[in-house]
Amino acid sequence: MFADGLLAGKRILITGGGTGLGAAMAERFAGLGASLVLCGRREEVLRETGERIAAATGARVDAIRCDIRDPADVDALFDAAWAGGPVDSLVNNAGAIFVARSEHLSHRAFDAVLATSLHGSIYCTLAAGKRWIAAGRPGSVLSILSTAAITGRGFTVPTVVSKTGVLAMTKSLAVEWASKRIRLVAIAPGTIPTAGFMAKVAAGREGEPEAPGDNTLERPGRPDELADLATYLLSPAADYINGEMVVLDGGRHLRNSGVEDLLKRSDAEWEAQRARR
Ligand SMILES: CCC/C=C/C(=O)SCCNC(=O)CCNC(=O)[C@H](O)C(C)(C)COP(=O)([O-])OP(=O)([O-])OC[C@H]1O[C@@H](n2cnc3c(N)ncnc32)[C@H](O)[C@@H]1OP(=O)([O-])[O-]
Ligand SMILES: NC(=O)C1=CN([C@@H]2O[C@H](COP(=O)(O)OP(=O)(O)OC[C@H]3O[C@@H](n4cnc5c(N)ncnc54)[C@H](OP(=O)(O)O)[C@@H]3O)[C@@H](O)[C@H]2O)C=CC1
Repeated sequence: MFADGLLAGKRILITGGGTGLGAAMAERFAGLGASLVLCGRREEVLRETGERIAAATGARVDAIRCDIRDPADVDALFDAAWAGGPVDSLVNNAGAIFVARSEHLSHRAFDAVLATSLHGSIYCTLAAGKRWIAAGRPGSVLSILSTAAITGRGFTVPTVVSKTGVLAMTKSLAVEWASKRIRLVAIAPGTIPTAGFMAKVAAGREGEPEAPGDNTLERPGRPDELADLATYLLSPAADYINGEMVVLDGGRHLRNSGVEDLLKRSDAEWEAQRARR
């Protein structure tokens, strides 16, 4: 689909790059010639993914453990990443979610999600932007958000607040940093049944993660489809796209926000889910 070597010479840092959508983007970028920095909290997972992609593509893949909730950890990540050559693009992919009734959330539950999905994405974006501006280099930031940033979504409020906040950051910095040649874009996926999605979002829910009729195309999305869009948005072909969030959901958000089954749940069903945690 893309020209060989489209991303040759580019160095791309992907948060949460060891699993799911992050790993799918990593594989695609490396196959098109990019060198990678993958980060996450689990060193073993990162190493395995990094080695697999390096063996398959011949790309340089640096796997660096980092908890993006910790600004000192983020600074150390970016220092280590830059030591291997300047980073050209950041992908804010790491995120956190759980499905729960909001009136049952403690402040610590809210903080657990915001710390990763909102604060962590901001720390990484600032760490990249400061370095690009100091070096007079261009850069691009791609954030993996959600259609919930458009529709809102009950029962996952901390995640939705985070995604909406990162969308606001994307639009705002797209304007503020345009003169520095830094571009910010986002993708809003619908349902893509990764292992993380199945464990955190689909667990305990009836039926398929995306049932026929949930979206206009009657199937869930695939990680490779997200990787294709991410490649386009980070490539020179998308140089004129700035501050935009592109939806990849088979038209689902035009039909529903994805919580119709949860609205029908009984107290007993919610209690059963809480007990399973
Ligand atoms: C919207 C778009 C679609 C998006 C899809 C995806 O993102 S797919 C990708 C999905 N991938 C991922 O999400 C991967 C990353 N996810 C993670 O690392 C974790 O799931 C986490 C950080 C979100 C929670 O970590 P953890 O469970 O280790 O949490 P902790 O032990 O640190 O506790 C902190 C506080 O949270 C509370 N609490 C926890 N669960 C629940 C609950 N179900 N109910 C209520 N509360 C809950 C817990 O009780 C505690 O409060 P307390 O009792 O002290 O007052
Ligand atoms: N799959 C889907 O349908 C949808 C996904 N998304 C978004 O796509 C992104 C990827 O999700 P997906 O691939 O499905 O699920 P995963 O659970 O596989 O992805 C989450 C990744 O983030 C990493 N991560 C979590 N917390 C931290 C942290 N504090 N510091 C560093 N890394 C962290 C995890 O690694 P580790 O645990 O080792 O730290 C993991 O690699 C998320 O932002 C998600 O919200 C949005 C809409 C739909």
